[in-house]
Amino acid sequence: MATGTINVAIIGVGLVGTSVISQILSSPTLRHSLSIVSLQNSKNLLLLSSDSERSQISQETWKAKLASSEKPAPEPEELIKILQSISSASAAKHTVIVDNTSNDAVANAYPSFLSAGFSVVTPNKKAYSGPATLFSAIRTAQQSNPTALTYLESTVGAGLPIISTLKDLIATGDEIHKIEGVLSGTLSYIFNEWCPPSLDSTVKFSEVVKVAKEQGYTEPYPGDDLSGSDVARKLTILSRLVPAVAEAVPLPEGFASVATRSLTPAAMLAEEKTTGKNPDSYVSKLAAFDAEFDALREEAKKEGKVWRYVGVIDAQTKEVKASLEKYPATHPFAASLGGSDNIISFTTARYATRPLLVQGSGAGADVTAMGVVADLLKVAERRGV
Ligand SMILES: NC(=O)C1=CN([C@@H]2O[C@H](COP(=O)(O)OP(=O)(O)OC[C@H]3O[C@@H](n4cnc5c(N)ncnc54)[C@H](OP(=O)(O)O)[C@@H]3O)[C@@H](O)[C@H]2O)C=CC1
Ligand SMILES: N[C@@H](CC=O)C(=O)O
Ligand code: NA
Repeated sequence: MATGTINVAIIGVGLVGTSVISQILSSPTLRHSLSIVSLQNSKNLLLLSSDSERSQISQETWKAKLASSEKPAPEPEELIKILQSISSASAAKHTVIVDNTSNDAVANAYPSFLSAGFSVVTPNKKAYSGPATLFSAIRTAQQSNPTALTYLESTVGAGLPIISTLKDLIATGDEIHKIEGVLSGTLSYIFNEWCPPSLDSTVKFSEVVKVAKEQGYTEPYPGDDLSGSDVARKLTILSRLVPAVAEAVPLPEGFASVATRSLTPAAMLAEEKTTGKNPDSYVSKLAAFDAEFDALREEAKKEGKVWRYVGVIDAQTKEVKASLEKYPATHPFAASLGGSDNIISFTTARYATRPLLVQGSGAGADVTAMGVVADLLKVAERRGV
């Protein structure tokens, strides 16, 4: 094994995981510094225990090898033992676990991964937006193992530099006044189509949701996007990074403690509670409320405004909310967004009158994987690789 390498254990090889593997394996430079030692989905584990197995793995072969592996996917505690054994037999400087799942059990294991001395890189929002008890267990494990690092850039805005920007602002002594943004790619698409800055759209709200569902922009059950909980999770992650907000708004239940406006009409929410979630009938039931959405759009149009579903962290009023807000048609949240773009504005002591804006595609496998691989390189750099 060449020196200057870190071992990378990948959990989750779906859309994002596949792109992470592709970005690493297709670059000789990345392959050299990021050595993939294991791959797993919910069923199988593929171990690359030796130098020759690691050098032979390729984009063409890994899927078949994982599918034909007879090793079942291990529970987190067992994975730790396996990685400790690989680590002691290799010359790598460090081991990083990449969690590309949206699985709670994997997220709950971060304190154990960190206590074992492994770093964690992830686009999975579950751990950092979950209950405060899990978040503080992660912090405690990391503080007692300073070589174990955590990077989570892709949890908010996929590869867009949102978390790194926020951390840099805070670390250099800026004072965060307000963070506000369009944080859901799905809701960005829906509102860009339904309520464009031209103010001339007559398309029905349920029609836009239907197209978004058919194009694969929504979760299988569109109510999971329209609930606003994905935005609430991203707000939880960001607000926990701002000390003044984290102290004043402790969010004990994580995203569930964030004031969140659901776009699913109240009558449908009540029905959902008794009948459960039905992906097939959601859009047709939503159509019964199109007139209400038309009236809402008309109200904004009269003011020359559009509606956008946004996340807001106001450090001055100590408010964290996921809500529907009106913006002038010329505002950057209206005029400069297209497709499933995210945009986030940081108003700070330094960026007081003209906020710092970060904008671009906030979802998709390749841009999410870019954030994950860039985080891996940050771990490698900090571990001296
Ligand atoms: N796609 C996007 O645009 C973005 C995604 N993210 C986040 O990235 C993460 C991955 O998303 P995506 O790739 O789209 O999801 P996918 O559903 O495509 O892939 C999930 C992967 O996780 C595996 N998995 C699930 N549970 C376990 C488990 N217990 N142990 C091991 N593997 C498991 C699945 O295996 P199996 O196939 O066997 O079930 C699958 O390989 C999610 O947390 C998502 O929120 C963040 C930003 C943007
Ligand atoms: N579903 C999310 C993508 C990942 O976080 C979104 O709509 O932005
Ligand atoms: Na990001």
